[in-house]
Amino acid sequence: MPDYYPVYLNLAGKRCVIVGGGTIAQGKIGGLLQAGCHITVISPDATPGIRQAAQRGDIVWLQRNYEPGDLEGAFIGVAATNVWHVNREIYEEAEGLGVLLNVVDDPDLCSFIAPSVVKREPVTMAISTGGASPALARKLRETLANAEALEWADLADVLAQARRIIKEKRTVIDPERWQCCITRELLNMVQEGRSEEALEVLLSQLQDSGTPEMCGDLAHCQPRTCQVRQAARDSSARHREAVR
Ligand SMILES: C[C@@]1(CC(=O)O)C2=NC(=C\c3[nH]c(c(CCC(=O)O)c3CC(=O)O)Cc3[nH]c(c(CC(=O)O)c3CCC(=O)O)/C=C3\N/C(=C\2)[C@@H](CCC(=O)O)[C@]3(C)CC(=O)O)/[C@H]1CCC(=O)O
Ligand SMILES: NC(=O)c1ccc[n+]([C@@H]2O[C@H](COP(=O)([O-])OP(=O)(O)OC[C@H]3O[C@@H](n4cnc5c(N)ncnc54)[C@H](O)[C@@H]3O)[C@@H](O)[C@H]2O)c1
Repeated sequence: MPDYYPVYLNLAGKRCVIVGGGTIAQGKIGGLLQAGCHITVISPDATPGIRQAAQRGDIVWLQRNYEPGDLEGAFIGVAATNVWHVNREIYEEAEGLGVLLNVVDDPDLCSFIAPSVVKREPVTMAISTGGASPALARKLRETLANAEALEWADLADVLAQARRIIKEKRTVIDPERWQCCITRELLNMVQEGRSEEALEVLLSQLQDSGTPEMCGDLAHCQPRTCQVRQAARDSSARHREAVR
């Protein structure tokens, strides 16, 4: 199995060709549309879902068999026919044109494979077993979707605001300091709707090396012996105990 390199692709405005109009093709459309692709489906028949998407104008459906040249101008493609030699032809065209291609039935012919995705806006977690077991990827997705750790995603907006403000000031914050400041208390504030207060607390803790409960010497922050981190760990443990 190849050693896949995980990436997040910006597909906004890019052309995507999906060959085949079955349930597997339909399953690929949602995520690609959400990413802003211009999708053309090429297939002599199509599921009701694909037909409806075409009627709404979300995608273009060309009701015919695949022909060489169909990938021309595409950035990304999916070969989702149930005919091996057709998927193989599409693969050869994609290789020649340098188009990224997912062949749903054949990992060896894929230049990319699709992960299982867990979302808690604006955070997404992509899970892959490298093709070993898609069923396991789904199991992990379903487990992680209910995992407490995913709640940290709720801090993303406040952290993004703090980051912007700090960038504007052209200040550099030690990466360890960021970790110290991402605490359960901060998360509680945000989840209780006190985001403005959370931003204030965060900015002061990030920037004020004199804050008594924070490490004084940023340059020598020791993650393993850090009291602030230990306090955050204790607080998380207490929280877990409380919700049990
Ligand atoms: C993540 C997900 C996204 C998506 O499909 O977009 C996805 N498969 C999903 C589900 C799923 N697919 C299959 C089952 C039945 C159980 C099982 O086989 O385990 C289930 C489980 C279910 O449906 O519950 C059958 C299957 N899949 C592949 C083959 C061919 C082969 O392995 O040779 C066969 C046999 C076909 C046959 O027998 O005819 C191949 C691939 N499937 C991948 C992705 C890529 C590797 C992902 C990775 O593990 O890293 C890869 C390599 C290429 C690709 O398609 O991108 C989606 C998760 C949905 C979710 O999160 O709920
Ligand atoms: N990757 C996965 O997760 C996964 C899971 C299950 C199945 N599969 C495989 O994916 C393939 C597709 O599955 P499905 O359930 O969507 O199959 P399906 O039979 O419902 O659909 C196949 C589609 O391909 C079209 N097609 C056939 N020949 C074509 C051609 N020459 N040009 C254009 N379109 C053509 C058919 O008209 C049909 O719309 C199957 O081979 C299946 O074994 C993959």
